[in-house]
Amino acid sequence: MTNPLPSEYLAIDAGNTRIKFGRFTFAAGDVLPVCVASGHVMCGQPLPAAALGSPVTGRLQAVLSGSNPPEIERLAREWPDDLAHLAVVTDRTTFPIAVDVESPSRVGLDRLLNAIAALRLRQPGQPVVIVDSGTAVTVDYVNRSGAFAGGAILPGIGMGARALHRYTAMLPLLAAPGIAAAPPEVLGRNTVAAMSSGLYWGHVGAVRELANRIAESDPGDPPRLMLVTGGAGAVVSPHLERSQEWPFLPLQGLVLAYLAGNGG
Ligand SMILES: Nc1ncnc2c1ncn2[C@@H]1O[C@H](COP(=O)(O)OP(=O)(O)OP(=O)(O)O)[C@@H](O)[C@H]1O
Ligand SMILES: CC(C)(CO)[C@@H](O)C(=O)NCCC(=O)O
Ligand SMILES: [K+]
Repeated sequence: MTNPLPSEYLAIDAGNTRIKFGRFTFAAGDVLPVCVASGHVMCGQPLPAAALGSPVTGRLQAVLSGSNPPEIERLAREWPDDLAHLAVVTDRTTFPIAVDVESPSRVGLDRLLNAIAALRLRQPGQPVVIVDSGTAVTVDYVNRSGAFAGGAILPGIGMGARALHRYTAMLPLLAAPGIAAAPPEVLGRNTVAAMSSGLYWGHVGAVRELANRIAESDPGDPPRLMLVTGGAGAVVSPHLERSQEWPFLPLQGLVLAYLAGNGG
């Protein structure tokens, strides 16, 4: 008799600013793994014991991936061996998705994990635009045949805020969560308000332009599905027509990628 698959997963996504994690169940009939708890720490920080699946109940499998190789290496090295078994999911050759770009091995794992999850949300033959608004922002395309087909990479809101401060003499440093707390007035009547307007609406506009151009580059039916994720996903999603926000998309894709590489 073969071992049953784990009943629960602890998925960990090491990004460029934060490490995001969540506990997931995934039962027959679920479209995607279902998040039952989630959290994050800044890069360089230890994961809290509770996040590591302590106490372990049932069969818990930990899975680790992301776009930050040194952080993945550190987390794997620091992993306590008395807890859930950890699988580092970085072997893209077993990922359940075709990758149709010049150098498939160079695509960020976070982009592929999003695309793997997107395949479960689309209708057959439906193309998908995926917006991931984090440290960097990606606007990616899963084509009608279900391949990751490339996309666009641009600076995130926080990076834009830091760049405005760093490369000018007079502009202050604004914090990204503050900028994104509420849609700012488009006409900023002081420096901070003008920077907030530019960072916020510039981000929304850039993402909308890219998403529209990507969709127009491959016209046809059925119309594209638009999925939004990432730390600033909640900022852009309300401004993008017919978009859906999936805050745990890369973590859900990570569980699927693990299962595909382990007979699931
Ligand atoms: N509450 C928030 N409101 C708005 N923007 C936010 C918020 N939190 C984070 N951000 C933006 O998202 C960025 C970090 O997002 P996120 O945590 O998804 O990325 P990450 O983990 O660093 O990176 P990666 O994209 O590599 O996974 C910040 O730099 C900022 O631009
Ligand atoms: C673009 C980011 C930073 C987005 O997190 C990440 O996916 C990455 O470092 N990618 C490597 C380059 C590429 O995807 O083509
Ligand atoms: K990301």
